[in-house]
Amino acid sequence: MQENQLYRKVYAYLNSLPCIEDSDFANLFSTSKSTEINLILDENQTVVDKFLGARVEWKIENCENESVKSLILKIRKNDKRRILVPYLQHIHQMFDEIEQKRKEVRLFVNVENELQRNGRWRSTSFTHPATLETIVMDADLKAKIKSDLENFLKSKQYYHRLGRVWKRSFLLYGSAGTGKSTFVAAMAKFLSYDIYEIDLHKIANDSDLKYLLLQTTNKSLLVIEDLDRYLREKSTAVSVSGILNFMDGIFSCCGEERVMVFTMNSKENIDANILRPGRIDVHINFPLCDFTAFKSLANSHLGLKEHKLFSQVEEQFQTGASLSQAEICEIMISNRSSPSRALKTVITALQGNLVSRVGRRLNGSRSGSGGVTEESGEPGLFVKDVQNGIHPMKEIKNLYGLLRAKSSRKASIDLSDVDLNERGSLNSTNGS
Ligand SMILES: Nc1ncnc2c1ncn2[C@@H]1O[C@H](COP(=O)(O)OP(=O)(O)OP(=O)(O)O)[C@@H](O)[C@H]1O
Repeated sequence: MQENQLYRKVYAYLNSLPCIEDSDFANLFSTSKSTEINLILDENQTVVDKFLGARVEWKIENCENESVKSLILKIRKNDKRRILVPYLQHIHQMFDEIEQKRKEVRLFVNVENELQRNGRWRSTSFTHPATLETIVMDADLKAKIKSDLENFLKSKQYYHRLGRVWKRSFLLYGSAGTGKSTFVAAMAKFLSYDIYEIDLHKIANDSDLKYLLLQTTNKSLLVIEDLDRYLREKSTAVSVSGILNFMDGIFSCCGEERVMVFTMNSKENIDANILRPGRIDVHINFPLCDFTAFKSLANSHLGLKEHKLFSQVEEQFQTGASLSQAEICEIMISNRSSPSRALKTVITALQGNLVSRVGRRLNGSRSGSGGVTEESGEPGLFVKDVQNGIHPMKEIKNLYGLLRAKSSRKASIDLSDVDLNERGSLNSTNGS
C-alpha cells in the first residue's frame, strides 16, 4: 500500500511542535544521529495548534484495521473557510524545512567509467564539522554570503518567474590553505545539500561529464576543486567547451535547486567566458591570514582574546609577512598546551616567510625576471609608491630596511592580489 504523503507530512509537523514536549504521553525514539532523541505523538493524544489566530486540534486514532492510523483535524466552523487551505500549505512548507534539517548530508565522488556497474557516483556520510560559524573570514562578507544562501533557498518562485533555472554558482579563489574547501563543507552543511565532488581526471570526455550531471540529484552542491589547475595543465579529457556547458549549458539545467562551487588559487588568465555571470554568479576572495584573522584563530584555537605577544605578531603582518590560515592553525594546534609558545612559533614562522620572500624576490631580480607580481600560489607582493609606481629594487631595499628595523611602519606593503578592492566584497549579479 502506498503511504499517504499528507498524513506523513502532518504527522512529522505535529511531532515537531514544541507542545509535544509538555504532553502527558510521548514515545521516545533515537535517530540515526546517535545523540538525538525524538518525541513522537502517542495514540489518542490530542495536540493543539494555533494558526492565524484560530485554534485547531489534531488527534491520532487507530482505525478498525489496526495497522492504519488516522489523524483527525478539528477546526471551528467559523474559521474553517478562512484557514483550512493556508494551514495545510503552512504544514507542507514546515515539513520541507523539517526534512531539510533532518537530512543527513552525503558526499558523492565520481568513479572511473569502467567501475560504473553501480552508477558513477560513490557516496559516504558527510560528517565534516566545519560550519559557517567556525570559518574565520571577514564578518561582513560572511554575513553577506549567509544571507545570499538564505535568499537562494527561498527563491524558487522568483527564479521561475524570471524563467531561470533555480541554481547559483560560486567561485572561491585564493592561495592554498586559506579555507576554500572548508568553506564548501560549511556551505553544504548550511544548505543541508549533498555534495557531488567532481574529479575531472576521471571523466572520459564531454558527454561523460553530461552523463554524470544527469545522475546528480536536486538540492545538491556540485563542486569542482582547483578548476584553474585543470584548465592550465589541460590535465582532463574534458574540453573547455565541455566545462562551459557543464556550468551553464542545457544539461546543467536538468535539475533544480543546485549550487555549483568552483575553487581556484587564482583567477588570473582564466577565460572571461568561464567567469561570466550565469556561470559564476558570486566571486569570493579568500585572502591569506591577516592580523584580524590571526586574532580570531588565536581565540578559537588557543582561547586567547589578548596577549602581550600580539603586538609583535601584528608588527610582522605589517612588515608584509604572511602565512596561510592552514599554517597558522597547525602551529596553534600543535602548541595548544602553551599559548605563548604557539605565538612565538607564529612570529618565527612569519619572520621566516618574510626572509624567504625577500630572497626569492632578489633571485627573481638577478635572473632578470624583474617580476613585480608573483604567479599563483602566493599573492602579489607590492610596495606601492603612490607617485612612482612599483619598483622591484626599491621594494627589496624597503623590505630589507623593514627586516632591520622591524618596528618601522613607513612603507606600506599590500599583500592582497589584484582583487584587493574586492576583499570583503561579495559580487552578486542577479540580485536574488
Ligand atoms: N578561514 C579559515 N578558517 C578556519 N580554518 C581555516 C581557514 N582556512 C584554513 N583553515 C584550516 O586549514 C585547513 C586547510 O584549509 P582548506 O583545505 O579549507 O584550504 P584550501 O583553501 O581549500 O586549500 P587548497 O587550495 O590547498 O585546497 C583546514 O583544515 C582548516 O582547519
